[in-house]
Amino acid sequence: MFIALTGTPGCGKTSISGLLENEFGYRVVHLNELIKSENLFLEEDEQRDCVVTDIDVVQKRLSAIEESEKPVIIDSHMAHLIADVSIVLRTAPDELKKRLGERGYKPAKVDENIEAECLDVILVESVENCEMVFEVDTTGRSMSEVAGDVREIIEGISSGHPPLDKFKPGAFDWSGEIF
Ligand SMILES: Nc1ncnc2c1ncn2[C@@H]1O[C@H](COP(=O)(O)OP(=O)(O)O)[C@@H](O)[C@H]1O
Repeated sequence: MFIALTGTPGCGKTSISGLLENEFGYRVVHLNELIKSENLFLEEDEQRDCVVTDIDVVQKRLSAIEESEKPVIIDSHMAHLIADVSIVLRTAPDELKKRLGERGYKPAKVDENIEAECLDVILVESVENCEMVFEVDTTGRSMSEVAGDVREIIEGISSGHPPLDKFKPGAFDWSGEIF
């Protein structure tokens, strides 16, 4: 079973999936690394500082990864286009802006990502593509707290009792913070 750990850049996908992988032994595919190391992209978009990917090619590559009942976490902002289950990490605009600034993103790229977070872009795509969608807040929380929530969701799904109420999508409304 593929489980997407997705969200706007800077929300913590790589940090949280790394923690789950290294401390708790979960199987994780860091999709962006895989795409780059195996040249699974169509072209590099220098202006937007990213790669353009063919989702069908990526999907085919992932189908080659042995699937079993044991969940495989896919760490990527497009993981929800591939997986059946989506866990969307959410971060309030002010904190996300700070994280992306610290990462050295240019102001236009920061603004583009803040707008996407405020408009729930990844959440909406997840609801359109996935059978089950959960949201987890990372704002003002420690990485271990967030990882604990993600584990609760994954273990719940694995045992047939997903925590449907606690992480129900639609809890965040930052639409008023779009500049
Ligand atoms: N509660 C939290 N959960 C996840 N990341 C956090 C949290 N608090 C602060 N951070 C920081 O936010 C940044 C997230 O970066 P990263 O994991 O690369 O995000 P992404 O993979 O979504 O682009 C890291 O610098 C991390 O230390």
